[in-house]
Amino acid sequence: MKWIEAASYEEMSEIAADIFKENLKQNPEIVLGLATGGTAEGFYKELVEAYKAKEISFENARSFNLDEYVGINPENKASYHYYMDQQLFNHVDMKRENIHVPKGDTADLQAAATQYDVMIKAAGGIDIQLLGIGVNGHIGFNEPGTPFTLETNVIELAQSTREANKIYFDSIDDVPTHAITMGIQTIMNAKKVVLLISGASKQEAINRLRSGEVTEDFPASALNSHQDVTVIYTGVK
Ligand SMILES: N[C@@H]1[C@@H](O)[C@H](O)[C@@H](COP(=O)(O)O)O[C@@H]1O
Repeated sequence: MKWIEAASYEEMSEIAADIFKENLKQNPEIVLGLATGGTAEGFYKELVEAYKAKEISFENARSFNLDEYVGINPENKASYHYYMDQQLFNHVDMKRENIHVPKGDTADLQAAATQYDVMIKAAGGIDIQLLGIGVNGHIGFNEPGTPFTLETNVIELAQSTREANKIYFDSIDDVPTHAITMGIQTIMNAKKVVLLISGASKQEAINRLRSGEVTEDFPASALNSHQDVTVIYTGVK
C-alpha cells in the first residue's frame, strides 16, 4: 500500500485526479470504478476542469459506480446516480450507455446485483477504482462483518452509516435501510485502487487501516491484500 499525505483537501483531490487523468490518457477505453461521498467532490471538480481544458476526454471510457441506495430512483437528489450526474456525468463527454450505477429502484435487486458483476467482467474488469471510506471502515457500502468473498450484493446499512449520511436526507427516517453495493471481491478484482481519506472523523479508520490487520470486522482492511493501492489522505494524522 502506498501512502501519500496531502497538505490540503485540494491537494488530495489534485493528486488523485492526476492519477486518473494519466491512466485515462494512456488508455482512452479505460474502465473506471467510481465512488460518491463528500470526500470525492474535489476530485470530480478536477476531472471536469481537465475535460473543459481539453486535457482529457471520456468519449471512449466506461464507468461502474460502487453503490446505490435501495428504493431511491436516479432522479432523487439523494441518490448516488444524481450525485454522479451533478459531479461528473452532466459535464463531460462520457456516453450514457457507458455509464453504470447499480439500480436501487428495481424489483429484483438480487438479479440486478448479479448482472452488475457480469457487466463489469464483460467490460474487461475495472482498471482503476476510486474509493472513500466510512467512519466504521466500510468501502462501497460493505459494512463490518461482510465476507470478503462477496461480489455485488444487497446489504443492510449500519445505523452509524445511516446517521453519517442523514445530512443528504430530510430526516433519519428518510435514509434507506438497504443499499446495493459492489462486494469486497468486486473491489479487490480492480487492477488499481485509489483510496481518499479526509478529515478528523476518519482518524480511527486510518489508524486501523495502517495497522495492517486484515479482518472482516474492518472492510477496508481487505485492501492490505491488494497489490496496487494508493491511499491519499489529509486532515488526519
Ligand atoms: N457509500 C459511500 C461510500 O462509498 C463513501 O466512501 C462513504 C464516505 O463518504 P464521505 O466521503 O462523505 O465521508 O460514504 C458512503 O457511505
